[in-house]
Amino acid sequence: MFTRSKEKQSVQKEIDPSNLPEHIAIIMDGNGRWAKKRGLPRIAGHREGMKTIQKVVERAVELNLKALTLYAFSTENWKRPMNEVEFIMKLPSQFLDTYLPDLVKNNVKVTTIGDFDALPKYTKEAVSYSVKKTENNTGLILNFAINYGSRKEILDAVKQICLDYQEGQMDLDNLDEKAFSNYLTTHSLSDPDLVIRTSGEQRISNYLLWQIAYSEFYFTEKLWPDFNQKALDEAILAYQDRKRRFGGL
Ligand SMILES: CC(C)Oc1ccc(CN(CCC(N)=O)C(=O)c2cnn(Cc3ccccc3)c2-c2ccc3sccc3c2)cc1
Repeated sequence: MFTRSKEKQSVQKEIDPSNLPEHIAIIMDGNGRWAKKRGLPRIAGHREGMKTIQKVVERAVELNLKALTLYAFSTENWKRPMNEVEFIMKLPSQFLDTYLPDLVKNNVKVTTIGDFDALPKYTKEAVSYSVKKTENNTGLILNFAINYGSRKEILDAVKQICLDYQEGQMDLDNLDEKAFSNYLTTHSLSDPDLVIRTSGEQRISNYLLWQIAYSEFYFTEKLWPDFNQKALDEAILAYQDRKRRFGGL
């Protein structure tokens, strides 16, 4: 019977910098459940969830990832009680007041996809200010899905293609997958290499349907407020193991 040496048991597998997922898309789920488990109001879960966003962004910058797309999923996105929606709509300006200086310092570019106009005026102002302030940055692209729905995104692309075709701007022979992708709101991003969803749900929930055609999926039971830099590293290590094991082109 052999005994594994102490250091072997504690060795932490290292992330291989040469095989990083360039673009990670995260469905941040579990704030409400996290609060409920602790007998706290749901907004306490969202407040904790904000700290997780900051930790994950910091780690993405450290790892020099190209893009991080964040999607706050919850079934009752707009069917929430009024006070919760109001609280949520105040989060972006608080988040940006707190972290925008760091984001600017770290050369992060803030972008959004989805129906931005549906947000209250003060939220829209905070978001457009941060997008404007970071538009020339060349580091991590921090992309927020705001009131985003993938089927609507694809339908809007089809409608635009029909309009372009009607006006003779579009030659259908040139309409290949690349050309189609340019009509999507994610046109400036490469497809996500890794999709992470927290809180144990294994659904895509109408998120980046076209873009995730070849993505790896990583589902974790962890609730979003319990997710952290170590959990992100574990997801990346799992991605790298799969890439190594299945190799391929
Ligand atoms: C540029 C960026 C800073 O501004 C925005 C970013 C997002 C939105 C979109 N938004 C609100 C409206 C909607 N339902 O789409 C959500 O996605 C949504 C729904 N719950 N939570 C709480 C939550 C907090 C933390 C984790 C998950 C959910 C959020 C949420 C998501 C991420 C972040 S980051 C700063 C605030 C915030 C709020 C609007 C503006």
